[in-house]
Amino acid sequence: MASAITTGLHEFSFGFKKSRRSRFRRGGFKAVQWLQSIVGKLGISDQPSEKEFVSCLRNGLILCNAINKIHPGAVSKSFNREYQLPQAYQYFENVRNFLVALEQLRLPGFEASDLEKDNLEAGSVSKVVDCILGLKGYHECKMTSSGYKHVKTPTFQLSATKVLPVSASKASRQLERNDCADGESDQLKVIANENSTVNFQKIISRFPELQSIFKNFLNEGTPKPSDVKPMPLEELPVNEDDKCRTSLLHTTSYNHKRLLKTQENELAVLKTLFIQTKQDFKEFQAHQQRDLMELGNQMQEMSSAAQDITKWWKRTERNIRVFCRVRPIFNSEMKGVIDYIGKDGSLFVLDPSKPQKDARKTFQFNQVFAPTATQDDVFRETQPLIRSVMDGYNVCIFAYGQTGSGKTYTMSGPPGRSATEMGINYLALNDLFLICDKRKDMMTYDIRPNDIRTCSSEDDGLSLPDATMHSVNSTMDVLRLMEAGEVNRAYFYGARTWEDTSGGTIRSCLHLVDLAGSERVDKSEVTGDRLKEAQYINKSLSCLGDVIYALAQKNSHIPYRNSKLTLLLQDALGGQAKTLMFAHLSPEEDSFGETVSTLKFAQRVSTVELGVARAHKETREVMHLKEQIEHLKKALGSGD
Ligand SMILES: Nc1ncnc2c1ncn2[C@@H]1O[C@H](COP(=O)(O)OP(=O)(O)OP(=O)(O)O)[C@@H](O)[C@H]1O
Repeated sequence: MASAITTGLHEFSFGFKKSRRSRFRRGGFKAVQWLQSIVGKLGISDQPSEKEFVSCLRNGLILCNAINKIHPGAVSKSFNREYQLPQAYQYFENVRNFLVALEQLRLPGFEASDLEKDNLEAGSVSKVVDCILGLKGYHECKMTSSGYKHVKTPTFQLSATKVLPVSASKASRQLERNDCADGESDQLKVIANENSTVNFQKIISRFPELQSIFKNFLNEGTPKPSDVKPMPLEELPVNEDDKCRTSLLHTTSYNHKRLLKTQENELAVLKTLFIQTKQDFKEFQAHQQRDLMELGNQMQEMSSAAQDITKWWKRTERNIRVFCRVRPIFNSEMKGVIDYIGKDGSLFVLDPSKPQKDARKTFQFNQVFAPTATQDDVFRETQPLIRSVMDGYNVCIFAYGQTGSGKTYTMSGPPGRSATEMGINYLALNDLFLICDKRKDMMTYDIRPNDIRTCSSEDDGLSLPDATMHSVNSTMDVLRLMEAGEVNRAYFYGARTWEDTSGGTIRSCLHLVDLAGSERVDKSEVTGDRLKEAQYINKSLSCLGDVIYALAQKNSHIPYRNSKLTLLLQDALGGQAKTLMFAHLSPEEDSFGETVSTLKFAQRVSTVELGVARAHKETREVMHLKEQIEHLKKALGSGD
């Protein structure tokens, strides 16, 4: 690599030297020839080497001699031939005098050091050659211009000294370098031979760059000699090539100007755009910051709302949910006791026996439905709970309240009900059948309602003499069974769902309970069997109250076995079921006592904490093990 670079440098240096020598041959020989014609033999060959050429000029004598020949007195000082001064100093003095004279004649010069041999390699000899050729041009111009001789301090002399030597030498070298076959170098000679300023200007006109120099010079304000009137440059004849060159230059210049203008315009547009974009960006940033702030606030609000909901949900998840429903007043002359119903589940009632300021009693439930609430409004709030049956949760919904408060209306609907008056029983079962239908490709459901009505006598254990079990396929089947059950004073529906999913089962129950009126027996005014039944129901509800109380107190013993009702509801109340109680109110003032009693009971129910609801799912393995245990039990029993 290194050797390759060295070779490359060597070749470059060699090439450089070669071109320098050939350049010297073209100009240097001419300079030698001219100097010999002025000062006589130089003591070197006609075609010397650069070294020989510089050596013969180093003492400055030849140069001073030559300049004095063409411009007498240019170097005023007599050359010191006496060698009184050290030789090197004399040489330097001569060269310096020559260079000063050149400067006075406004001819191009060189540095004294350019004549030292050490600087030859740096190409210093070319400056010396240029200088001599300039002097030659000046001499030739002086000799050929007749008018020139008589002009002492003329512009033209100045112009000639300033322009001609530079341009002519440049031109001559350029022409020589180009080895012009078309005789352009001869044209240069014309400058010297034709003794004409006009001809010189013609030559000048061939080089556009010289024209501008010449023009600049003329514009410097130096007075023109009256006898020399240079022809305006524009009028000088030019050949076709030059025309093309000039026109090309003009076109290029024009295009550049146009491009520059366009770019300037584009730059201005870009600047405006940049400022606009910057402004837009700032606005966007500010806007975004505002949005972010807003979003942050909203997020905070949402997060605290979510926390509240979670707290509420956790609380209600664990507690029995209580919904309250107030039926309309049928007797318009009767006063109502309901003072206020809040969307948050708050309810205020007024005691008609007390003065206004002491009359108000307040209660809080999960939800309170006003007399204007429709069956659909009630169902929509209940639906999510009902649907959890399909996921394996046991769900119990029971309606509580005094006679005529609307329990049956909520659970079943009014007698002869229209489609919009259907109660929760119908709507819930209808919803479950719809889900079954949707999932029929994935699961098989078996829904079996138990139509249970309470027996009129107290029984031990859990025997339900009037209970029957039917398999149903549609809502209508269930409704028919319900109609049959409605003849009974109190009834209990259990909808059991079985689900088959890849061998596993989900088993859950939906209890829909329409309890008997909660009012005291003495107020129900029934006799005979109905009285017995009422007493029994009353006892059942009383047992329910005891159970609820024990649960609310977190007692270790819960008296479920005190009634069939509480025994049946054991799972729903103390187990892992989801339970909802509908507390029904008759709003008339003569029912105020029962209303407060119902509200107090409902309030207590709402404080009962249930166990965490669990879905009843059994895998195929668990089912298999259970079957085996049952089998073993039987086998052991038969073995006795
Ligand atoms: N929200 C309601 N909107 C319109 N009418 C209602 C509403 N609630 C109840 N009713 C009507 O009030 C009357 C009594 O209602 P319902 O029979 O449902 O009471 P109940 O509590 O079931 O009584 P019982 O304990 O005797 O069975 C019925 O005529 C019923 O249609």
